[in-house]
Amino acid sequence: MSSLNRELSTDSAFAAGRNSWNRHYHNSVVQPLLTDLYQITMAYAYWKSGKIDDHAVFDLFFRTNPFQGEFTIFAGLEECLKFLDSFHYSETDIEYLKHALPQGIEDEFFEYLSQLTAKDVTLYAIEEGSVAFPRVPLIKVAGPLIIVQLLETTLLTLVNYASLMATNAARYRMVAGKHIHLLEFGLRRAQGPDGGLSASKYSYIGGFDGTSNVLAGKLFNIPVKGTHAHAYITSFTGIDELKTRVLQHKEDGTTRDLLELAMEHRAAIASVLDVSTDESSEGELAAMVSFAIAFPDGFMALVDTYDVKRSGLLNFCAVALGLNDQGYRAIGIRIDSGDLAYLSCLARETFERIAERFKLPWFSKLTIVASNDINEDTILSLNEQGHKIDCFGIGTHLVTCQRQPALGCVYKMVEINNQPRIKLSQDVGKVTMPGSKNVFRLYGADGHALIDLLQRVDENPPEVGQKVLCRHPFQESKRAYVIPTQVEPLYRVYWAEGRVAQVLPSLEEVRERVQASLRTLRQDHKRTLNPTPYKVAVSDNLYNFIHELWLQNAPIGELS
Ligand SMILES: Nc1ncnc2c1ncn2[C@@H]1O[C@H](COP(=O)(O)OP(=O)(O)OP(=O)(O)O)[C@@H](O)[C@H]1O
Ligand SMILES: O=P(O)(O)OC[C@H]1O[C@H](OP(=O)(O)OP(=O)(O)O)[C@H](O)[C@@H]1O
Ligand SMILES: O=C(O)c1cccnc1
Ligand SMILES: [Mg+2]
Repeated sequence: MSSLNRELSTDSAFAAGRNSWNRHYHNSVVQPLLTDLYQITMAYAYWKSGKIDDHAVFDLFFRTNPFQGEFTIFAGLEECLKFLDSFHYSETDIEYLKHALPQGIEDEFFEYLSQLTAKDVTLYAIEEGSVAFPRVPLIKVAGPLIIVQLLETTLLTLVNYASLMATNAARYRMVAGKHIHLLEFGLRRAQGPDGGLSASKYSYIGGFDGTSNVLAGKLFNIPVKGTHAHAYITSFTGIDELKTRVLQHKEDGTTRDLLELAMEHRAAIASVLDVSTDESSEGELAAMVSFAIAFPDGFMALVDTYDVKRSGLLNFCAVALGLNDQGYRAIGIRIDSGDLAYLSCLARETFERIAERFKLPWFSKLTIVASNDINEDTILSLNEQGHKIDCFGIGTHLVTCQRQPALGCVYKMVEINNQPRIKLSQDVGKVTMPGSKNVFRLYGADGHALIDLLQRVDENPPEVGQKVLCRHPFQESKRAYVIPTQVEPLYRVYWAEGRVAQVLPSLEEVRERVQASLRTLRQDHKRTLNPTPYKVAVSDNLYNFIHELWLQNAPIGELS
């Protein structure tokens, strides 16, 4: 498929030159007012009640993996850091807040807000692009209560969709296998312009190869690719409409009439394809000839406008053979309706026949792109049936995450002024893990990740070869000893003392990280049907801490 890009993608030299500039791209929608009103009213009430110097720790985590899967890809971290870096209420923000907030708010509070930055915040996170699991905080934010509270909604909006999208894309990559090209075609169906841009970016991170979204290509240096729409084919009704028919030979410069060449080939190959030229559309032929003249090195045609077998394939092969006469190799076809398994096999068989007949081996390898409401299940089903598709163009299901439209990341206070906080719930799954914690990923003898272990920050980290007790956070009887062959501390400090504290990976590196991280997971955690849950445990110390705090905070009821 790489040849699909020859003509229809951004010039890579151009794109590479933008790299340094991309780094500084800042989404201007992401700003302190992109939050829920209650964060700012709480800020005022905290301020009014003298909590300016309180120090808090919040965890950002999700409770369930999306898409009935057993893993999630963490994404959105770089955007969170850019947000911290730029966090500042402008004069117009303050003016607006003076109107939007209830009357009677003291002027000193607005003065305080106008000086507020994230300089005293420390942010710990797991690496962007890593696999992550329920209840393990993806991000831990520590700092003055007011600012740390004010970050909640924006951090959540930056992480939730990004991680959902990257996970969705990674799942498509898993079912498609590593050799199939995956293109994101979803901008027109995405949840608005910003959703569309994020979809392109995070589907690339998750394992897609490119996007049709041109702005995403420019902003994030993602390969942009594409074919054409049915409108192009239907815009021609006959061969008389062709204004340009001449094509120069790629090497020797001699000119020939591409339409004539294509019509001769069409007559000659109709019997090879077992169809009649009378049934094929001349408007379609004209459209293909004109597209081939515009992109002789990147000829890719949509073949399903009228009838794939009787018209589209015949016309495509005729034009591709005409191009061949003039020294060019066509790229392939796109099929956008009908039975994609059957039609792709039919197309491949046709290409093979032509390849043999004309002694053009490359013809049998022409690219077959399929689109039309593709989702994970369609790909699985196509795999079962057998197909000859090289590339899927996927829009709606990918970008809208139709199978699960939200990842439920939450942001919960776990400590204030060195005192742990716990949020109780009738639903045990919603009880928070109190206190500032560390997380370690322990690997087993076969090299796969075995379990994520949460500990209190003052505990000694687990050690390779040393037995460590891992406990289910809420079920007393569920526990196991683990002797890790490798211990990976999951947190790094990403933001401290008012600046980004790590060299951040490029988008490409995050994309590679996703695949590397997925390889550490056992296959049974990744399978589509009934995957095995990955274990997330707490240390014995943290277990006891949680349960003591739980008892202290749970009121004793009275029966009457
Ligand atoms: N061999 C196949 N196995 C399973 N699903 C398929 C197969 N071929 C196509 N599909 C899927 O079946 C659905 C067909 O949808 P639909 O009936 O709306 O399309 P169509 O009638 O082929 O085309 P259109 O309405 O766009 O002309 C799509 O979601 C497509 O991805
Ligand atoms: O099917 P998706 O996964 O969303 O992929 C993108 C779709 O967008 C285009 O269709 P278009 O918008 O022209 O309309 P259509 O659905 O009628 O083909 C394209 O032909 C794909 O079918
Ligand atoms: O380039 C394409 O083929 C394309 C782009 C967006 C949507 N559907 C198809
Ligand atoms: Mg469609």
